[in-house]
Amino acid sequence: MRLEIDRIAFGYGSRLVGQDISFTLEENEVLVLFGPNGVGKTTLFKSLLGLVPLRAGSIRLDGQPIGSWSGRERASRIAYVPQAHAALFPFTVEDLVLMGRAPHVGMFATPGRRDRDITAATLERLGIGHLAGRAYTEISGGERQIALIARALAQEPSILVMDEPTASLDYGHQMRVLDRVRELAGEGVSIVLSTHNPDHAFQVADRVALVFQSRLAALGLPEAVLTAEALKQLYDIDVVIGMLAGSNARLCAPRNKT
Ligand SMILES: Nc1ncnc2c1ncn2[C@@H]1O[C@H](COP(=O)(O)OP(=O)(O)OP(=O)(O)O)[C@@H](O)[C@H]1O
Repeated sequence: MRLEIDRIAFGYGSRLVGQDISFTLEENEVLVLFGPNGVGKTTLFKSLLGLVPLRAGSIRLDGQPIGSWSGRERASRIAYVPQAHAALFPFTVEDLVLMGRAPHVGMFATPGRRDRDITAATLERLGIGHLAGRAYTEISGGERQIALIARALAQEPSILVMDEPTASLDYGHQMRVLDRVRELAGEGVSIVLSTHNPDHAFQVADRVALVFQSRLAALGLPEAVLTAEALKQLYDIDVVIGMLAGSNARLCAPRNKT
């Protein structure tokens, strides 16, 4: 499924956070948003999801204006992984993930065997099967983040929007989530995610969009966009970017001061 973003602007109150932003999220693609704290990545995601109104421009889902899709149709196609948040209700992790099945369950029906099987398989695949019976209010921040990712995956979306999905995860879970992102793209899901880690962008991105000063400053292949010059401009830090010997992994490291 394609998501076409055409010259959108968005913000809060009198403040414009993003403007003149255009890109198309293609089928099977992983697009990574990269940019400094507070630049507007979360707000851009919320505007894609209709949670923050557009000030200008348009969004089309498979060629149709997104507003012409019903809420239920949209929910069955687009899943959102927000940044981990404080838990309010003591649902079990299993019930939280089962909620991801809601768009696929009839209005007055209860989740069936298939919904429970998908939930269990998703928890296992992300390595948190052991948390199924635990209360969401009583697990760690990183565990909550993986549970939110599991909820979105159980939704079986065509488009997956992930706000810093690896931010609070340990190294093992970071790699498991990034691997799953690549697998999902291979299965036909279109994914847009944000990260502050250039290595993660190199690992999963088909393309990288640099968000800077309210606009898309660059959009293209990771190696063309995430350069030492670009990171110097964004953060005023000196880095070196190179290939790890004997692999095709591109990595970023701080340049030693001499
Ligand atoms: N609900 C809100 N009301 C008013 N301003 C907001 C609101 N949420 C965020 N902002 C402001 O909008 C700007 C963009 O915030 P946003 O959370 O989109 O940035 P971000 O790029 O996702 O940041 P980070 O990388 O730190 O998560 C910031 O200046 C922020 O202070």
